[in-house]
Amino acid sequence: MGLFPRERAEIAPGAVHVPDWLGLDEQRRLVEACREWSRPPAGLRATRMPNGSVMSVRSVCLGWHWTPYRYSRSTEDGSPVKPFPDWLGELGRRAAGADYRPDIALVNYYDAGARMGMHRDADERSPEPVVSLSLGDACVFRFGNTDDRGRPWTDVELRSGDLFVFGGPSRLAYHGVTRTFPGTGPEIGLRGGGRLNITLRVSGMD
Ligand SMILES: O=C(O)CCC(=O)C(=O)O
Ligand SMILES: [Fe+2]
Repeated sequence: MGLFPRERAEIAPGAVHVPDWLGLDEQRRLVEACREWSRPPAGLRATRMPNGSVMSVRSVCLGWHWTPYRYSRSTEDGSPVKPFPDWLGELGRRAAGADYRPDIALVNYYDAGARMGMHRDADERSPEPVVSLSLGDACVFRFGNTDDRGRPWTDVELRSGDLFVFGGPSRLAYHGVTRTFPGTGPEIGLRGGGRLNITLRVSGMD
């Protein structure tokens, strides 16, 4: 933490940034879990977009596997998606309230050059919020509007341990990661550096 404490802020209606929400030990536990989830089968891989390009972020899914633009129970190579663990649901309830029942986790790994373009999380069939946890290097998280990829937007610096929840009128807002700040993460076992982001979501499917 720096000289000036960072404060909880409502970035848009229904979108809240909570700095330093996770303690260092919790961050380490999550990094270790991400390492396990990253292993094949159904491990970390780069997602290929319909236009043939490959995302710079590498990701692994729990519960439901996301490929643009739908969810399924198996990965591109036919491996069953890893289960969504109960303890992660508990963490989600701590973030978003006692009734929250996430059944999807998307884990994204950003190396120094990775970015994520402006998009909406619109493939879930539930209006329940998205819970986002950040680990490792800080980044610029661009939180936009629900109409299009352009302005207005707010750039928020997300650091290791920060929570960001977007729901309600902001559930379908465009957002993205314009850059990371290599080498800024704390000692939480993220070997080789980089940034991890975990989003929890409710699929609305069974
Ligand atoms: O990395 C982040 O902070 C955002 C990730 C994201 O928007 C997503 O996984 O859909
Ligand atoms: Fe997203």
